[in-house]
Amino acid sequence: MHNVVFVLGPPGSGKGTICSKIQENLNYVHLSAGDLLRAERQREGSEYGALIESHIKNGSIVPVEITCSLLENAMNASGDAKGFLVDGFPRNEDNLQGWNKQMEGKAVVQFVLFLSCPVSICIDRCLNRGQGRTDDNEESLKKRVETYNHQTYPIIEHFEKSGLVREVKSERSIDEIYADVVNVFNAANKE
Ligand SMILES: Nc1ncnc2c1ncn2[C@@H]1O[C@H](COP(=O)(O)OP(=O)(O)O)[C@@H](O)[C@H]1O
Ligand SMILES: Nc1ccn([C@H]2C[C@H](O)[C@@H](COP(=O)(O)OP(=O)(O)O)O2)c(=O)n1
Ligand SMILES: [Mg+2]
Repeated sequence: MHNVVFVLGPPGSGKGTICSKIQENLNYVHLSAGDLLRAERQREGSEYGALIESHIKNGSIVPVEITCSLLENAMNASGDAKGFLVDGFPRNEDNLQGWNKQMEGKAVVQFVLFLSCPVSICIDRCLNRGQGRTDDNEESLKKRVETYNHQTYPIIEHFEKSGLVREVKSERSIDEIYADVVNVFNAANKE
């Protein structure tokens, strides 16, 4: 059974940055849904390259069958760890339903780490990210934020109802955020 922590928050809230630090220090394996989709987009012979690129540019969400299979394959290919940081998933109702269907009996969700951050700051961070992403421009970001507000935030509220959400404010220095994040993980692993 895979132990999973979902990591959610607006684009640019620092999900990838904080997950790298957790992976370095706490024996969790970081799996970014966005990174897996970008790798699949580049993979020679992939039948999904064009579809993935069109969703990424439009800030819409790739069908869950693709994303969830990439996540499951990555989990199965990984060695032993305390758990997996599933970064940027589930981002909409389709993601959530597909995960529940595909991963039932194979994974348990430990909690949801929610990095909350004002959208204006998130947008600035993305525009300055410097990774050459095709979606870090004003036009795509507008759509990504819309998708976050209308599709992803309701998923966070859904988990909130089950008491699974651990919110950490990410409009702060990385060290301050990470200190709170470590406390969240320590508390969860004591339960
Ligand atoms: N706490 C922070 N303060 C300032 N900049 C940050 C902070 N966390 C991340 N960043 C920067 O903001 C950008 C987006 O961070 P990233 O981790 O890629 O976010 P996400 O995965 O949520 O989109 C990156 O350039 C990163 O270096
Ligand atoms: N579960 C997911 C995650 C990402 N995607 C697509 C659509 C998203 O706008 C892009 C980029 O996601 P990514 O998590 O890398 O973006 P941020 O780290 O939040 O800036 O990938 C998806 O379709 N489904
Ligand atoms: Mg990211």
